[in-house]
Amino acid sequence: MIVTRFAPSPNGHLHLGHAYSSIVAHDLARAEGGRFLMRIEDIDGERSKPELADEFRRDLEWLGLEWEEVPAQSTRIDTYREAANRLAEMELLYPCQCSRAQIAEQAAKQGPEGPIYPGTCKCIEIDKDAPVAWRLDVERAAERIGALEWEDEVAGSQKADPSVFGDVILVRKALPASYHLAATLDDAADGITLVTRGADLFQATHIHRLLQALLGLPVPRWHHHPLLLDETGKKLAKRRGSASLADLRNAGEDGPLLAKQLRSHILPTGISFEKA
Ligand SMILES: Nc1ncnc2c1ncn2[C@@H]1O[C@H](COP(=O)(O)OP(=O)(O)OP(=O)(O)O)[C@@H](O)[C@H]1O
Ligand SMILES: N[C@@H](CCC(=O)O)C(=O)O
Ligand SMILES: [Zn+2]
Repeated sequence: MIVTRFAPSPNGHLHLGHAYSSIVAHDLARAEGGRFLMRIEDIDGERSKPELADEFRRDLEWLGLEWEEVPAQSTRIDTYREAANRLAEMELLYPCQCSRAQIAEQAAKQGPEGPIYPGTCKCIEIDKDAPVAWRLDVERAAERIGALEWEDEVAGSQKADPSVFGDVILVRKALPASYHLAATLDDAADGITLVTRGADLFQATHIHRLLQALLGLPVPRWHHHPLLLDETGKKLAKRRGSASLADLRNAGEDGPLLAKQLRSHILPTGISFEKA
């Protein structure tokens, strides 16, 4: 049975891009008589606002979606720790204390989300009194596992290229996991068979596929859908204050009608789909 999910972070209001994302995931599951889940990704306590989770539920309800909610990330901390410990025992993690500024200075290459960490800390003694992040030694991990592939319903078969982001952080300085580790573990625990999300997370899948192999997790399929852009051609984003679903809802707009339009790719003036 197909199981999909919508996994929003409660760090800002949902916008039309999220409406589209949740509808795509919902419909892909429903078309096959499958399950559609929502998982609140609130691992970043500092940036998360618990009251937004309730707002997200009202938004999805307003759109006319039905879902099953699985436990939020903040309740799964032990699983993340356990997996990080296993990777550490496999000698695949190393500590890093660099600041963003130091990384930008050291980096010679740019990745999809900014400078690629050049591995400076691999052989450095750490300062026991300062916070430490743990990075995956991607080259060593990939060597141990060998070639991997993954299947995207939209883009087709992909050869995994886990080095795209360099040695990614799996355990953050103040948090038990990074997005990559938490989301990969959660998708496995939730029995997700079709990871449905925006194309902004396409490259992340290379890492997730490697983590699945390292941790012996089941391998789902992926569906990366196109992003919605604003009038300036930038991705609609919570942090840029894109018009929120909550505002539309509170203004008495018709949720099911909006959902129907998004399904037919009819967008409000100024909003467009990113070209593949
Ligand atoms: N502009 C967009 N168009 C389509 N899907 C989007 C857009 N923005 C986010 N999504 C998707 O919504 C889902 C939940 O994302 P999440 O709440 O973590 O947002 P995010 O990407 O951090 O959002 P933002 O960039 O708006 O802060 C992800 O699958 C993401 O790809
Ligand atoms: N909450 C995740 C999205 C999770 C996913 O769909 O993999 C984010 O910050 O982008
Ligand atoms: Zn470092």
